[in-house]
Amino acid sequence: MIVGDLFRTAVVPGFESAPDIVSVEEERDLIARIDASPLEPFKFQGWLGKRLTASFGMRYDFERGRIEVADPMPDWLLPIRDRAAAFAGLVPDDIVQALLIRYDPGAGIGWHRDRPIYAHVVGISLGEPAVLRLRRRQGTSFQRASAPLAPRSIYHLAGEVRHDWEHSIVEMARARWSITFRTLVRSSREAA
Ligand SMILES: O=C(O)CCC(=O)C(=O)O
Ligand SMILES: [Fe+2]
Repeated sequence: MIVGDLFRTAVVPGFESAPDIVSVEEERDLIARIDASPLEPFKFQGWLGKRLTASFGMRYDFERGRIEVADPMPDWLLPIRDRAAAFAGLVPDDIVQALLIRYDPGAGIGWHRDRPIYAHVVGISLGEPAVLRLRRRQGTSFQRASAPLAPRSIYHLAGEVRHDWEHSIVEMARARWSITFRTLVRSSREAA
């Protein structure tokens, strides 16, 4: 059985992370780039989330429940995408989406699994340290684990942790930024 809590790094199959995928200077630059991007409050069923997002490549419209073509990734993101692909063992061109998020103080993200049209999920954390909470239903309760998301670190969700587990991030007292890269599952890739 997997035991996890705030003080222990998750050991859920399919989860991998690594520190210092970007330098302190790059982090500062990326945060400024994200802040200068066309961020909008996350919308879901008429509800405005506290986190601000911008999607490139493709975007998932949660209100319409469908994937749409978005503006191409800006040039400044491409080297970061390539680094994320190398970390996760992916082909850079298979990364069809970059999602920029700014979590202002008091913002987090509730329990969810990413949309099933996506395959691999690779995230870079900037700013305030956070904890990625993980849970999986087991009978009437949940099996739980957690992983620290240090600033400038990268994580990859694939396989079991991606498909069987939900994840969430607790509201933070200070701002955090993230860049999430995603590939599409084969059937969606053929349809696109
Ligand atoms: O901010 C993060 O690192 C996670 C974002 C996330 O889980 C999502 O957008 O699906
Ligand atoms: Fe997610």
